[in-house]
Amino acid sequence: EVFTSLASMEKMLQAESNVSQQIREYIKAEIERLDALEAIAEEMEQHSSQALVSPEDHLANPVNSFLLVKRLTVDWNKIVNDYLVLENKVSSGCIHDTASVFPETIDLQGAALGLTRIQDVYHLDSETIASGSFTEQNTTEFTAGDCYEIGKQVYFQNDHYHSILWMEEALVRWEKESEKTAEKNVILDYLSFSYSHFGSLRKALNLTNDWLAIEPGHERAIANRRYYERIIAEADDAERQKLKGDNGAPVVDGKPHRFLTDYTGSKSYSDYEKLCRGEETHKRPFKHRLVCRYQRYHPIFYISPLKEEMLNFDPAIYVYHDVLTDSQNAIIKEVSRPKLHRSGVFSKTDADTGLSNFRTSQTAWHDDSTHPLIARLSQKASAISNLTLETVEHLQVLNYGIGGLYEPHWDFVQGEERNEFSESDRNRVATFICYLSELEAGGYTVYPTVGAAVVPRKNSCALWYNLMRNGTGDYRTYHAACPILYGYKWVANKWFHEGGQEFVRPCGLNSAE
Ligand SMILES: O=C(O)CCC(=O)C(=O)O
Ligand SMILES: [Fe+2]
Repeated sequence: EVFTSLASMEKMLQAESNVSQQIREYIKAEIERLDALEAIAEEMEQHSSQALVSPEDHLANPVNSFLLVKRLTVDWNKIVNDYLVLENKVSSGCIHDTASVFPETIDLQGAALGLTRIQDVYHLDSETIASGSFTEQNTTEFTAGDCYEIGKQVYFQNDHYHSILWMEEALVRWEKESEKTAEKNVILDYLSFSYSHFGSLRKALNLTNDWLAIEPGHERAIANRRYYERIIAEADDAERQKLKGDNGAPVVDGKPHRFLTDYTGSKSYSDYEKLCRGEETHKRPFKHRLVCRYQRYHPIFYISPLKEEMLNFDPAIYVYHDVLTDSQNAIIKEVSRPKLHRSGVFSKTDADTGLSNFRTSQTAWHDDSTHPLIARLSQKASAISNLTLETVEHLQVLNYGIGGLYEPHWDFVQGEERNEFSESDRNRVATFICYLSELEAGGYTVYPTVGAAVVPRKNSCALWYNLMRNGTGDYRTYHAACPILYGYKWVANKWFHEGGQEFVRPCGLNSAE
């Protein structure tokens, strides 16, 4: 007990003073925490109020879209950990659950992947994207931390080539930053490993030495340095041996290069990429005969003729302009927004997720009862194509994401996929695809086998036949949606089937028709 001695109560006085001091320190730390949180809230308010003036304009820029995903994943997690979790502010309900609307790690990975696709297809280096100089509208730049995050995301997808491109850019930006947004030693860690992956060991060694200059005692860095030095010394020895006549030298100075598979390295894939950039891939001797003309072959075109543009003769590909009205366009998008979910493909899906990077968009389906204007579009598609609507599919609306694309494919089904469609509907005889938006750049529909490209124009629709007249697939209709470079891309597909077209599209006299 203490009350029996005043001398021992002196300690209590001291303790009281200590406690008050601790309370003061706690308040100080708490005020600092709240000030920091206030600054974060202010920054978020400023960002969202600017972006919300026109979300479409804001998100049309892939730099902004990526940053939004990053803000709500990596940055938000950091805010939660640094300022909220310890104080139990999230679970105590001060901040409501964000999980249902916020993106997840897979979204961040997908966003980074989208940027690397834009980079590859449109031949843009990281600097051009990071500085936003690929577009005149741009007001946003990536920080070193943003570039680092992209490099890290693709690194974990084993993509060392793009990781190098982005980590290098992160380093350049880091050097210029007065307020650092990343840690140089961490960048060097990733970068050196990615270089070593390509056998660029001297480069990896130099970077590891830079890293050790910052963190001299780092054990893994020391071990890596030893390893690189040993391999380089062995290779040098082998090189000397070779000079004496032995030719078994290992390569130690490989160059980073984009990884190409048989598929992505093929001529047809490279033609797809060229067409996306607006380059020519084929000599098209009859191109000058492709015409635009007014068509009046159906009563609905008597007063307002159909504006037809021929894009290719054989296989025939047409583009029709001003098919949709602005009100139809707006309705289709409006009814689609709440229904959108990730698009699938018949094959090539990732076994784990059931989804693919082959087609990165979201889909909504509508039957004609959704809205009278949607029914009217079906009628018009039928009038234009002269095909019956008996076995036509519902309207499929697509909205693409960051660098969103649909790699080369056929719309008709083959082999086992044939079970997708019923005996009476049979295969997809024709594709009628309408463009609901115009893009600033990218997002063409291209045909790598014939060397043609449709530049999306709002309210225009393209039409082609996927099958020969005898019902076999026309492999020349191989086509793809190029990655979006800048803009929003909405399209609506109407697929006509064989069933019911026997009299309107009868067999031809030979199999080449
Ligand atoms: O969006 C495009 O340009 C083409 C889409 C496409 O080919 C498809 O959905 O099958
Ligand atoms: Fe398609």
